[in-house]
Amino acid sequence: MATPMIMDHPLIQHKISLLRDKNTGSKEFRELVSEIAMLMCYEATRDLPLKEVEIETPIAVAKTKIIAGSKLAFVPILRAGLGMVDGVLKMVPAAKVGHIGLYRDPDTKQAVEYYAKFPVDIERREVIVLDPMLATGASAIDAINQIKQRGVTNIKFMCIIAAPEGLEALQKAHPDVSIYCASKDQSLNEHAYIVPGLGDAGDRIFGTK
Ligand SMILES: O=P(O)(O)OC[C@H]1O[C@H](OP(=O)(O)OP(=O)(O)O)[C@H](O)[C@@H]1O
Ligand SMILES: O=c1cc[nH]c(=O)[nH]1
Ligand SMILES: [Mg+2]
Repeated sequence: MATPMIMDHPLIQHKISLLRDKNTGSKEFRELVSEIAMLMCYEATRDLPLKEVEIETPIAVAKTKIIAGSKLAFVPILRAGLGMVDGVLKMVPAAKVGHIGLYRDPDTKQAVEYYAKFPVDIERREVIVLDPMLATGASAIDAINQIKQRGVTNIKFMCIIAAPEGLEALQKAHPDVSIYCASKDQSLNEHAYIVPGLGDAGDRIFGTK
């Protein structure tokens, strides 16, 4: 079971502080989520395999490297995960994008699925699941179950803020999945919201509250 990688780069930490501020409006919130996702993607793709190729420069033939092997797919968990898609696609524009729609039942805290659409060749791709928030872990665990059912074996999970409870549950349910997060917060409150967190990421991205 891999230890979650906490990405505490100063630029990311600074942007998360702005995200947490309850006075940050939707426009700025969306921009920050996208920028943080872009910075995190840089780190989460550090181990992509490379292969050597020859490229003709205007001066000579260069032995140089390009990304090899299985290609990437990003799978945002709707709605809030959508906010991370722009940023990661800026880093890997050729990646395919699947979608999984889940919402948390406010009473049971279980994830309820309402949509799923994946690239046809998803089983041949490395998949990075995107969701800004990992609270109880139910949504991430369910999304990864769905993706594994399609035959995917190489999965990473990327979130901005995680609760210790969610990290533990996700590691236990999917010990093979590498977790990248930018902040491990204190705990969950009685409504299973992350403390101190940033509130409801989906509502803040889309201005629905
Ligand atoms: O770890 P969990 O306890 O499952 O909680 C985290 C989930 O809750 C939020 O989604 P929400 O249900 O609010 O849906 P939304 O993105 O449509 O707002 C968040 O974006 C995660 O998907
Ligand atoms: O703190 C939380 C928990 C779940 N979903 C959110 O958007 N925020
Ligand atoms: Mg929400």
